[in-house]
Amino acid sequence: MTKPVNIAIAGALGRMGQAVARTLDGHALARAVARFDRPEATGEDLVTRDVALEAAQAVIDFTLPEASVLLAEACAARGGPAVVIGSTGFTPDQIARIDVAATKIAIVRSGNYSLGVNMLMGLVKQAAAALPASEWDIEVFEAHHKRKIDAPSGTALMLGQAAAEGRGVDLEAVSDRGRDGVTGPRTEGDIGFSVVRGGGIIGEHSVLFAGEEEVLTLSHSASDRGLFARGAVAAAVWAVSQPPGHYDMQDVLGFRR
Ligand SMILES: NC(=O)C1=CN([C@@H]2O[C@H](COP(=O)(O)OP(=O)(O)OC[C@H]3O[C@@H](n4cnc5c(N)ncnc54)[C@H](OP(=O)(O)O)[C@@H]3O)[C@@H](O)[C@H]2O)C=CC1
Ligand SMILES: O=C(O)C1=N[C@H](C(=O)O)C[C@H](O)C1
Repeated sequence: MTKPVNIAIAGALGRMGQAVARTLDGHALARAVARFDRPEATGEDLVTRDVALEAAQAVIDFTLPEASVLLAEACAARGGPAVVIGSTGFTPDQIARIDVAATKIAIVRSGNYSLGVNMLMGLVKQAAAALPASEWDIEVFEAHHKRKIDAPSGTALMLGQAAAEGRGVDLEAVSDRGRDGVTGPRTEGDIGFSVVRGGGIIGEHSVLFAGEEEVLTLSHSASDRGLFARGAVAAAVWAVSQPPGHYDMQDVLGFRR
């Protein structure tokens, strides 16, 4: 019988940290060996970050962008454990720092660990490649709970990136992320983003391809955070046997082959 992979949970007191702990409870391939949160936080079973990293083969992190970068750098400096990052809202500079850390250890980072969203990315790319920008306008819509602090969501940006790749354009150059007041007509080729925040919505994402006489909508709806936690645990089990590199869930699922 294979030994379970030892996992540390960063941000253990958070919504996702708790979902990861529930997923690991009785898991066949992995087990939680340490939990930590902010240094000043208190909570049953919490240890310091260094004690957690010592005990673990992989650390699953759903915290905040800067905390995730510092964790990745700390793991790289000590040569492990592997890191699975679920936090969203990174700046390009922060992603560049993760790239550097990933030259020393395996790091998986994804804005969404669900199978469905990772499938959706391929479908969006395919549709964007097939439907010409002169006739089809792409709009990404997302809705989340009122406590979410970043927008657009990491998933919405991943879907926008998939659409941009399908069209062979740079997302940064065609993104339209804020419409208010007299905006003028839509610019051909733009990829628009719109955001809703309210209540306890777990995560809704749609990509609209709007033509003059028809609209194609590709969408995903999450109804439980356990979905993301299961994907992150699968990523951690996968990561412990990978060489250093900055991976994402497409790599874990074998969708990039
Ligand atoms: N990739 C995916 O599939 C998913 C990604 N997410 C993303 O994960 C992140 C967390 O989401 P969620 O769990 O809802 O948020 P929460 O705010 O509920 O949890 C984050 C936890 O991390 C803690 N934390 C903050 N800084 C540190 C630190 N330096 N060291 C250790 N712990 C720290 C927070 O403490 P405090 O409250 O004191 O700040 C909090 O307990 C968000 O960026 C979200 O977008 C969420 C769901 C799925
Ligand atoms: O903050 C959340 O809750 C979620 N964040 C991720 C994102 O930003 O896309 C994934 C999921 O939709 C839930």
